[in-house]
Amino acid sequence: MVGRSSGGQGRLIVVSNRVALPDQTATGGLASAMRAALQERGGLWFGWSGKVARQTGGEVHRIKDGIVEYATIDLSRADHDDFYNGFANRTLWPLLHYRPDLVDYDRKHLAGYLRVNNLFAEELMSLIGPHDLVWINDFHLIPLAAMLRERGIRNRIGFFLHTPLPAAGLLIALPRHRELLETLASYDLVGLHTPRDRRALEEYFLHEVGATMRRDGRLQTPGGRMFRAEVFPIGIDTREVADSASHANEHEEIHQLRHSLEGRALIIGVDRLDYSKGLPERFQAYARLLERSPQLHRKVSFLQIAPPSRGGVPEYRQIRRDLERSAGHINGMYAAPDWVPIRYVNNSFAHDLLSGYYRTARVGLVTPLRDGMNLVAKEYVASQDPNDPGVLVLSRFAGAAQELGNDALLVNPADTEEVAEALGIALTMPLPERRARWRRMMDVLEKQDVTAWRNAFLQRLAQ
Ligand SMILES: O=P(O)(O)OC[C@H]1O[C@H](O[C@H]2O[C@H](CO)[C@@H](O)[C@H](O)[C@H]2O)[C@H](O)[C@@H](O)[C@@H]1O
Ligand SMILES: O=c1ccn([C@@H]2O[C@H](COP(=O)(O)OP(=O)(O)O)[C@@H](O)[C@H]2O)c(=O)[nH]1
Repeated sequence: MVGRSSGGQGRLIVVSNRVALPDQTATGGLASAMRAALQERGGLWFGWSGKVARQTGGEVHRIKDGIVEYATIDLSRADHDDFYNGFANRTLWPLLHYRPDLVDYDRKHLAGYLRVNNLFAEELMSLIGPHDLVWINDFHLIPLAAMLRERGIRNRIGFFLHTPLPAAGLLIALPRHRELLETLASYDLVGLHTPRDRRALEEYFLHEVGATMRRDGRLQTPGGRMFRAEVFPIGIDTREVADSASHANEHEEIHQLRHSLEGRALIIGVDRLDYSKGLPERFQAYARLLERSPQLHRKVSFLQIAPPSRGGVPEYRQIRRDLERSAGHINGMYAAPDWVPIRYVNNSFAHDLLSGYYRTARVGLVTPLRDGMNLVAKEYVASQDPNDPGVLVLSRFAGAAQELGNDALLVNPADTEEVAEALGIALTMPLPERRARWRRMMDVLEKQDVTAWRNAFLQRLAQ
């Protein structure tokens, strides 16, 4: 049996829909962070294999890589459509990102979501030893602890929500919201990125579920379940990112990028191609910068890396078409025979290359409309050359803005005029100011790195 602890100190079992297997690029913040956490402490990572097969479950694929063990299962086409493309990415994701207009109400998708969570519970049960700590991640798996409890699992189980959590007034737009969200009480600890997210959870439980707040800070439901909701802002492996960026010169690709710039200042954006990332608005803001600053023509270049994401969901295919049109339009308007204003790239890159790209850029442009945390903002800062750091332009609606605050240039991503203005300021910021801002942000990132995040969550869970 995989993962049974031999007694005494149990091991860490991480569960998430997305698993980054040893040979894969971890595109997406959850997979990046979990990989870093497991590589430090070891344990078992259970989740979806990333493959669509004839049936869900069946064989559990097992791989061992050093101290990390992977156990993954396939999803059938129907389950993948209803659970991942359906309820997770067309119902929960838009609602959690403040887009009720995009929420899909198909009950077939909800049934698929519950079916796959049941299946995860069934497979996972036999992997959990008596002393193991179980850490379930994200909105794909909200009811999983309740389903494990129904099967007699008494271990301590934690949940971390990697997305924002909107206020109760919006959460009630979720189909059968109470049935689903109340299952969060089956966890011992629920972690969120920001105080705003925690307040939203408390408000929902107090006003919609009829829970009470106990003096020890735990929420108690009318049924008697008690759990704790706390803030743990996720970090990156700051030292590793900084170290990798300082070796950027070793990569031919970094030389090629630098050479191609011919002395122009680089603005960089790196995002999954997701409507929550504010990419059309970002392109418009850059166009506005070019419109109002003719002196920047041929002096600046904007590289947007945007690996396609969730292509089975119509809204994601639409945003891809919109961006192709927008990039083409802006380039058509401003390009010269020897200058392309936007370099729009639909590939994904490994972390060591990304850190070199970040270091090359004078400005990191991170403008999601809503984002749980946004690790790219942190990676951009950690990758900078301390002697000549770049400037981060950051959406005030990313969780990262809570920690990096005014040392980034905070903007409203929907206000293209404000973003264009911030870009102008960033491109001309004097070196002493760039250094001072960077140092303060780096202090935060060094203190609150992924290890501190993981330790804080697990220590609290184990208490
Ligand atoms: O697994 P995918 O459907 O390909 O999507 C990738 C991940 O996107 C989301 O990431 C979130 O987690 C990050 C780390 O906490 C956070 O910085 C970011 O703001 C979030 O968007 C999603 O929540 C994950 O489940 C996905 O794996
Ligand atoms: O080509 C790419 C694009 C992104 N990422 C990584 O994907 C993660 C994105 O996380 P973030 O929290 O910014 O957003 P998410 O995609 O999880 O919503 C970061 O660690 C990026 O370095 C990557 O490895 N290669």
